[in-house]
Amino acid sequence: MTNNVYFIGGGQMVTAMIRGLLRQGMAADQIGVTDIDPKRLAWLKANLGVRVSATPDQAALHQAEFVVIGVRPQDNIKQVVQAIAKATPTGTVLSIVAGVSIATIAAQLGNNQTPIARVIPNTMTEAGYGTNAVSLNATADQTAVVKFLSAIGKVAVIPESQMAVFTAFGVAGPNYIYHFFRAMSNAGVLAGLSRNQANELLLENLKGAAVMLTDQHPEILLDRNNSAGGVGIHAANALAQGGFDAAIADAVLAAKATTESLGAHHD
Ligand SMILES: NC(=O)C1=CN([C@@H]2O[C@H](COP(=O)(O)OP(=O)(O)OC[C@H]3O[C@@H](n4cnc5c(N)ncnc54)[C@H](OP(=O)(O)O)[C@@H]3O)[C@@H](O)[C@H]2O)C=CC1
Ligand SMILES: O=C(O)[C@@H]1CCC=N1
Repeated sequence: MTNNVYFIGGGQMVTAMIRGLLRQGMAADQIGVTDIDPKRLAWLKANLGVRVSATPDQAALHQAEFVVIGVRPQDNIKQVVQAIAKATPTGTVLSIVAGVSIATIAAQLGNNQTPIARVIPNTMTEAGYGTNAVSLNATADQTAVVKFLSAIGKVAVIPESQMAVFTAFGVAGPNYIYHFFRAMSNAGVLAGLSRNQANELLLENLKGAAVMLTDQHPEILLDRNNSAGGVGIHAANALAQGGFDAAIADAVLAAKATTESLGAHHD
């Protein structure tokens, strides 16, 4: 288990990561957090018992095994990285900021020796599913980083060139399913089911579909479910006319383009 972690930015994603570390048995006093929102810090201290400070704690930054940049792409990343550089970190700098490249962080740190890991964490890991993707610079220790990230779920080490598609397809991935769930639930209510009936049927089908799709191709499953001239094939035709496939593809491509653009202004 990691000895000491320091988070800059204590929002939703960092909170999920801290919960994962605590679940794995890390002591709360081994975790430090700074955030510009005092209310957020008070909440973190009261609910998770971690160490908090209103400004970056230089000594903690210096000695942390992992310094995690957990602010948003729109925040002042340069200022955050410069605060880290000032503390001459001895551990790995781990960024979860969507779209911001390892090269950008290295340039702002002002050296190429500090180990850097760029991570895109997945909130699905809270449920025991979902993959967190990570790319590393040349000096980062892959085994140590993967071990640290294993506390929050499954880990895939990927080339940085795949980070945008992992973000758009994998990490934003649960969103498409939530949108589908909501649309399908409303369709059931529109067609005459109660909300509870619709959601129960939907959840049961979603779980079953996940099992079926684990080892069977969707085209085979669809063929089996669509009788000639029957119910399913008419529904499929309506979905095609509504642009279902194209809407999904456009959503993933929009998310990928956004990931790339979010980090661009920091380069
Ligand atoms: N939520 C998600 O599902 C995922 C998020 N991410 C990434 O995680 C990062 C955080 O996202 P999320 O947790 O949703 O965002 P949040 O807005 O919940 O958290 C960001 C926190 O950082 C604080 N902050 C801003 N600037 C600074 C600063 N200079 N120093 C210290 N704290 C600061 C913010 O305070 P204030 O609000 O007062 O500005 C806020 O509390 C993002 O970069 C995002 O791309 C990655 C994968 C998934
Ligand atoms: O929506 C977002 O910006 C974050 C990053 C990827 C998924 N959630």
